[in-house]
Parts: sequence; structure tokens; C-alpha cells
Amino acid sequence: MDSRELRECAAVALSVLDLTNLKDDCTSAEIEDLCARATSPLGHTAAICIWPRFIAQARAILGTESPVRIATVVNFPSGDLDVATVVAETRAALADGADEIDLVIPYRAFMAGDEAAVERMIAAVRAEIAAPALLKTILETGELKSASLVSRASQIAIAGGADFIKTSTGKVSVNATLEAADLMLQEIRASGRKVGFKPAGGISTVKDASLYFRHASAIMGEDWVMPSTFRFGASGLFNDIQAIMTGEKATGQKADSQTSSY
Ligand SMILES: O=C[C@H](O)COP(=O)(O)O
Repeated sequence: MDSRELRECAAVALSVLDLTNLKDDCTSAEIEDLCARATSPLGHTAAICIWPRFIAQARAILGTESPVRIATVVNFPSGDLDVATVVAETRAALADGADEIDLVIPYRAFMAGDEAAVERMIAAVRAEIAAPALLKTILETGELKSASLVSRASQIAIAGGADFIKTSTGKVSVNATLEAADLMLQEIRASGRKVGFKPAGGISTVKDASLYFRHASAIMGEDWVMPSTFRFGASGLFNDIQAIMTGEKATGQKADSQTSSY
């Protein structure tokens, strides 16, 4: 990848970034900073992704006409809450001004063989969310441990009406991987539906981002990577995007390869 390609890649990564702060100790000052970075002179991100308690603050900062959407998380990060609680979280988030709900599926129940628990959760939350708001389902692929479970969880989420399937919370030891991306993208393609893909967790360089772009384009086609179908969930990627777009960081090295985890 030459320096021009890396700069182009950085610009695309910015446009599909869900700029994330889901730190347990996130502060209001950090939300102000996140909103500023999401709307910097470099261009705007697709969204910010924040804890529910900061939605109203972010909405007040961004206003109602902002191109930056507000994503939040429910049933996060354990995936263990009951359906009524998660529905209440979702309603409150939408009332506060969220545009996108990132729902952790009950992945532990799923791993124990309870597919119906996943279907019930997705159906209940889906019923609360009307366009243009979006439902993203977090599969926590690093915990699923097998390719067949990643594929099956993707199928259930897609059948349940998810607008996006997302790899990870960023809170477990294995987060986004290229192999999980491959499995999830294959399921999106096989479904024939317009479902987006969000790799999340541990993606911190534009070179990493380029590997996901390459995968997505190979499976879904060259023009598929856009905010309506592709997002990165990342807290640190913005720094590398900024360094490359402003020329602070020398470019021109080749993208590194990455190994499989299944
Ligand atoms: O949903 C996004 C992840 O929580 C972000 O994870 P990260 O902090 O490893 O980029």
C-alpha cells in the first residue's frame, strides 16, 4: 500500500468510524472531546458510540441535524440481562436521542444451546426500533470459540432483522478478527439482505482497517464499504487516521498480515 492509498484508506475509515468511548470511567469532559473529534475539520465520523448515560449530553452538543449519529449499547457487555430490562434500556436510549442501538446478544445462553433466547431478545429489541434508527447486534465472536457458532449467530441475527452484525464488545480478550469477519460477511452475502458489518474491538491502525476493507470488498464487492453497510467500532483508530490524514505520521509501509484465531 503506497502513501496515497493509505491516506485514501484513512479517509474512508474516518467516514465509517463509530468513534467509541465505552470506558467504565468515561466522563462528561471526554464526551465533549469525543464529539469534537467526531466533527473535526478532517471530516465527520459515521457515529459516536457511548454509554447510555451520556446520550442526552451528546445530543445537546451535536444537535438534531448532525451528520454524526449517536450509537449506544444495551445488554452490554455481559449479554445476560433479561428481555424486559433490555427493552427498557432501549426505550430510554431512543428517548434520550440515540440513533443506533448496539445490542449484545445473550451469547452465553446461545453457547449453552439456547438459540430461542437470542431470537427472543432480538425480536423484542427490534420491535422498539424504527427507521432511521438502526439495530446492531453484537455477537461477541471471540467468546463463541468456533466458526460454526459465529456463522449460526450471524444467521439468527440476520433472520431477526438486525441492520448490522457486529463482532465484539471490546471487553473480552479476543475481539474483532479477520476470520470472524470472513464468516460474518459470508452469512451477510448468503442472506441476500441489506445487512451491514461492524468489526469492533482492538482495531487501532489504518493498516488494520485496510485488511477489513480488503476482506469486505472481496466478499461483498468493491462499492460495499460505506456508512450504511460498514462501520468500525474503535476507540483508538481515530488517532492513527488523524496522524495519517494530517501527515504527522510517515506512510508507505506495507499492511501487515494477520493470523486466524479459530
Ligand atoms: O464497540 C467498540 C469497542 O468497544 C471498541 O473497542 P476498542 O476500545 O478496543 O477500540
